[in-house]
Amino acid sequence: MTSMRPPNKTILLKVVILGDGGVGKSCLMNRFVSNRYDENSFHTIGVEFMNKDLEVDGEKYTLQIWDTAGQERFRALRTPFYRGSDICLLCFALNDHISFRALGQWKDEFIKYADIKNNQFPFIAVGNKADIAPSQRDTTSDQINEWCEDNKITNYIETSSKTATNVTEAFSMAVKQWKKLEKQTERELRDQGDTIDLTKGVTIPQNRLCCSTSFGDSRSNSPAITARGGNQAYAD
Ligand SMILES: Nc1nc2c(ncn2[C@@H]2O[C@H](COP(=O)(O)OP(=O)(O)OP(=O)(O)O)[C@@H](O)[C@H]2O)c(=O)[nH]1
Repeated sequence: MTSMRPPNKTILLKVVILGDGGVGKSCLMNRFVSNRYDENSFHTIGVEFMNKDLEVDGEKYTLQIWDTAGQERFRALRTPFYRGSDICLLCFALNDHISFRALGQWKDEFIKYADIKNNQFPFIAVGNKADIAPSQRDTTSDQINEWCEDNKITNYIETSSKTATNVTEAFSMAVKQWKKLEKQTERELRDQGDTIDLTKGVTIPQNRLCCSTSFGDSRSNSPAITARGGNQAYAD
């Protein structure tokens, strides 16, 4: 299938990482973006984001990764940032069964505040802290498979930020799933004869223009968010 996207463009994807406090979301982001691991990582307050370039199947992406606070008391600070997401990583820790049981609530919270259609969104389930001893695992493969099946989640990966295992793979997997669903949507639009060719210029009538604030301006003053990324998005 021919892509409608202009060639050689870097695709910007917003990735949100959700899960209970302490499952390792910040460590996952830091390992992926900076290849660093902090054994004494502090609880996140609100949200933080970092950018990271990644190439998947010959296509260039800039992932804008949003690490959210898992503690319940920060709910109101994190949920406004779900909108506009392209991918959601639902994380739990393999030695914390309560965090596994909470995955459904995280998914529901995301669907509610991101305002997306459940069956068309790239959710990835991530079991973190895969480096722990087998005796410390308190969630079985059967339980994980069953939950993923019930929730129509086709992608599950076990990661360890501590040992840097499967961290890049988790994000690559997410991008592949996003791409798969995007192709599906393009196909459906084409079948409906409702296709917009992004390689062609679009003229917006003057009366359709409205005021907008750039992303950095509108959000970086919020005490709840810290921008730590510096990579460019949408490079030519
Ligand atoms: N063994 C092991 N421990 C990990 C791993 N990742 C994180 N941890 C530990 O878990 C702690 C919590 O990790 P964080 O990344 O801060 O957890 P979080 O999910 O961001 O927590 P909140 O910010 O409260 O939502 C870290 O301080 C590490 O000690 C991992 O892959 N393996």
